[in-house]
Amino acid sequence: MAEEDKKVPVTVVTGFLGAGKTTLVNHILKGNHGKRIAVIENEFGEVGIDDALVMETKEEIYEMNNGCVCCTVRGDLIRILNKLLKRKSKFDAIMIETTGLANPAPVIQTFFVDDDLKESCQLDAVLCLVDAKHITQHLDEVKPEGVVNEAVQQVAFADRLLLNKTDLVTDAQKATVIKRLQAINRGAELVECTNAEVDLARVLGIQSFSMDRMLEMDPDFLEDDSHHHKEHHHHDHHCDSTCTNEHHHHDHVCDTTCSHEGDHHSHLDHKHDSSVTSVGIVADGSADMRKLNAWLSGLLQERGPDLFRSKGILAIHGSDDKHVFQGVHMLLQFSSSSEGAGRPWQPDEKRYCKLVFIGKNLDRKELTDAFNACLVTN
Ligand SMILES: Nc1nc2c(ncn2[C@@H]2O[C@H](COP(=O)(O)OP(=O)(O)OP(=O)(O)O)[C@@H](O)[C@H]2O)c(=O)[nH]1
Repeated sequence: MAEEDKKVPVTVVTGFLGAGKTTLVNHILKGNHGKRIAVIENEFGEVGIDDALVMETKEEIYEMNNGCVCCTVRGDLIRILNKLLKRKSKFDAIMIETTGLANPAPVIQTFFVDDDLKESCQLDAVLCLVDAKHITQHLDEVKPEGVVNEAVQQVAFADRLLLNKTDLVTDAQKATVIKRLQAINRGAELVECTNAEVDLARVLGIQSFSMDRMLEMDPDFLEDDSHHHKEHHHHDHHCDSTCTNEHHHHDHVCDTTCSHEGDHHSHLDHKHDSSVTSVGIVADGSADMRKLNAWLSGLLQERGPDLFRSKGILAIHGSDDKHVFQGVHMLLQFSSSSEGAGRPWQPDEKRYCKLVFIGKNLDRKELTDAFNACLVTN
């Protein structure tokens, strides 16, 4: 087959907020596979951080932060992909990192409903990163009527489950999580890892995407969106393995709250949980490390259960390094450009701080005021 006729393999990386998707993308970009990979980053949150956290490589990185890729920005995704494919000799594979709150179904569908993409791309695998310590809480979350449990969906639609952060759990806890994952998605191979360090042969070029399995889960997977929105009621997407409703087309993704009367479920009837919001803070200047550390540590301790994810790029007073902080519930991690997290501030570069908080019951004013109190004014 001529080089230009080959389909470009596409890997979709999903997983709940903070599970380790960017860590995996970096692990793959650093890897010794000789492939040139174009990365598309989609991020939930008012301010984009991930593009700065993804390693600087020769690879091309496209950022999409004005919405979740599974809904409002699917058009953007199609446009970016089509643009990329015009220069398809420049790379060997495409990797799409979806937001931690994305329902993967519409992203996957994109490759089967858009004629141009169907022609030129081959979905290689849908990888789902799972945070061994925090996943149970998100799978358990009871959602309001009609609202998707994204964590359940992500596990359900994966071809391969990467059980990450195994360093944070005991063997018994890990076994419980594995059982739970297998109850939702028995078909997917499970790979255990820490810091998303997986053998690249297990995640790239694996051709494990199975349309048959998608259709088994949801026979209407490839149907046109429009009529589903009208016909079907909103009670899908929040079911898991315990649902025994025999009329369910994908009853393995229903949860215990399911009281469904046999209506038809559609993966397209999809709403985000509006109680999960994000607050972004962008400020010029530098922050005081001691104050910032004290504030963030206290905040995560106090608000950890509701604060799903926090992250930021920081200018720290007295340091030329760019600092990064990463929070997943109560766990907080600082790193800096001297440890390889991005580039130091350049002499002519304007220093700034950029933070994002994602979770429930966020108080914008309180967060902004508390952060401003950490800024160095002189
Ligand atoms: N202890 C531990 N921490 C990890 C592991 N893998 C990743 N982390 C940390 O978890 C945090 C989140 O990792 P990311 O890769 O940014 O997660 P993500 O899924 O891209 O996050 P979002 O894009 O915000 O949804 C970072 O601080 C990582 O360093 C692991 O195996 N063990």
